[in-house]
Amino acid sequence: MTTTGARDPQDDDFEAPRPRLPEGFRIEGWETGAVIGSGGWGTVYEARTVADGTPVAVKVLPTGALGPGQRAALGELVAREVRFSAEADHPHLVRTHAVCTVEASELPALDGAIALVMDRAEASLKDVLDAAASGRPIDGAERVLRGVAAGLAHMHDAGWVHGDLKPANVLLGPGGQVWLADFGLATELDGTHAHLPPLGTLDHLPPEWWSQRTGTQGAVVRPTADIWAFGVLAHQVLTGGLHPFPGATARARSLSAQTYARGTAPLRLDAGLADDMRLLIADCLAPDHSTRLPHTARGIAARIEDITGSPRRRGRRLVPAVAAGFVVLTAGAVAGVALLGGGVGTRDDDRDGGVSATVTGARRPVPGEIPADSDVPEALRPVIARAAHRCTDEEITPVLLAALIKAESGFDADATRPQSEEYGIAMWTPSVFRAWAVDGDGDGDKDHMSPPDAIATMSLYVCWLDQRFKTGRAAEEGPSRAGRGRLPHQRPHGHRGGRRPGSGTAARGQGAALPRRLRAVTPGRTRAVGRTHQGPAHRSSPVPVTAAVSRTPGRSAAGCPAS
Ligand SMILES: Nc1ncnc2c1ncn2[C@@H]1O[C@H](COP(=O)(O)OP(=O)(O)OP(=O)(O)O)[C@@H](O)[C@H]1O
Repeated sequence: MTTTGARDPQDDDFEAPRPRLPEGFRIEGWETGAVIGSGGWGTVYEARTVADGTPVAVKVLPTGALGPGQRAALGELVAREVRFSAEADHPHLVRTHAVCTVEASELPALDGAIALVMDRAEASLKDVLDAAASGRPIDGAERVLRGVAAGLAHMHDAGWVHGDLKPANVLLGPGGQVWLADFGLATELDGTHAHLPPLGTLDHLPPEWWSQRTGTQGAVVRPTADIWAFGVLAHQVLTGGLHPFPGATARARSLSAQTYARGTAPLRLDAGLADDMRLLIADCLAPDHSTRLPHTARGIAARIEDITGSPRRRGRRLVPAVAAGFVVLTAGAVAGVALLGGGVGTRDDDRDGGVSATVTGARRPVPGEIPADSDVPEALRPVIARAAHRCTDEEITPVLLAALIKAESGFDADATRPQSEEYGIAMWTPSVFRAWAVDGDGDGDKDHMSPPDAIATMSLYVCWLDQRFKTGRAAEEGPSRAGRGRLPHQRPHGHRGGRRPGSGTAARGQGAALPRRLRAVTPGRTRAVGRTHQGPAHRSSPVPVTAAVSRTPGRSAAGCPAS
């Protein structure tokens, strides 16, 4: 699995302190300011043009601590970036104005570093997704997708592959501009494909990447790899950051994508996506290179223009409040509707306990969604719906979650059962909650007394239970093991920290009014599903550099001496 050398953000917990340029440091005609952020290769600074104060960003790639091989590899990446910047000029590609060499004898770690002077963005798409409410499109989602698709189409038309398309490499300018950035991995097509060094980021790599051999020239990369990455990114943009494949880590999501590509699991996109965007994303996520081939970046860009510009769609939200036709009401959900005191009324065709999802009348509730006349408090409805839609499994519906919450606390956010250590609207036992916790309201805190956090966490948990049930493990283990289908707080304890439960012994608490299908399920080893924000920005191993830098021809606002 690791033969490609692709980077897993989860692997990058440790970060050595990086040398920093002081504020006011002069690099040719620019003066650096505060640090914006760091990536695997270097650090990006705010900066301004001394002559007129124009804001720019300077990416500084230190070379000092690198061995000769590393220097050579970084040199190659910088050369690619420079060559690409020189040749490609497009409103949706970030401009590199100059490439300089840092002269700082008083800062040996940075002396000789390479500095790329670029247009300055206000944020990256990753920043926006990290701050977004999950389950709904980010502000300006359509504009962002149009810009990314147009930039990619321009690159492909010009015979380049980006090779590392991901939210961190989409920059958002001060006037709403959308720029593709980070062309270190961009490479020129030689006929139908090109070779890249074996890097890239797991979350946006196509499944075929894993079955490719990495030869001396690096891995083969084709435009269809960018199309796959665009499909993942579009799903994230339209759902506030949700990855289309389940898994709590980039590695797990990548395995899910491979399972799908092998044909052993269906593609389950977020239920809230509008149909035309859903189709487009499904096309981008066609399982292999050849089935993706018909979907060119130019074609995708045209489709997005059409979708986002068509009068039929104008004024319509990208994520409708309900997702008619995609949610199959399960037996558990039917029980949930009954528990909620709302009308069921949607059952046009009962088969084997399942219900077809035909919704015809305006007054009919959509299967799986909370009926208008139920007793679920208004304020909680969107919270519950968002939480349920985080689960890629169709059985986990808002109505099911609402029924569970009603059974647990009667929707009382302050509910407590101290004798069994159960608290809040979902009656979590705090120690168990910590092992599963999801930040449902995006406030940076995971609090079992916060209804959005407690409900989002509950969704993750029942999603996991559901998947486990479907794999048959639940049936194998049966009710004899501890837990017996109880809600999270009642599962075995004994786990601490970030590890998911699975090894505890004593079960606590009272059985809740769970749908029968959940009652016999016992947790075991974790397969976490749901929230799929990318992990922390990856910090790959120290990277290569050779100072083979040249001035960017044609585009320099001001030149730097070639080194
Ligand atoms: N031109 C720019 N203007 C403003 N911010 C930028 C600019 N270029 C990069 N950044 C920000 O600086 C930070 C570091 O960027 P950098 O490109 O070094 O790393 P990365 O893309 O996060 O990771 P890697 O390069 O390892 O793939 C990121 O937060 C990125 O959004």
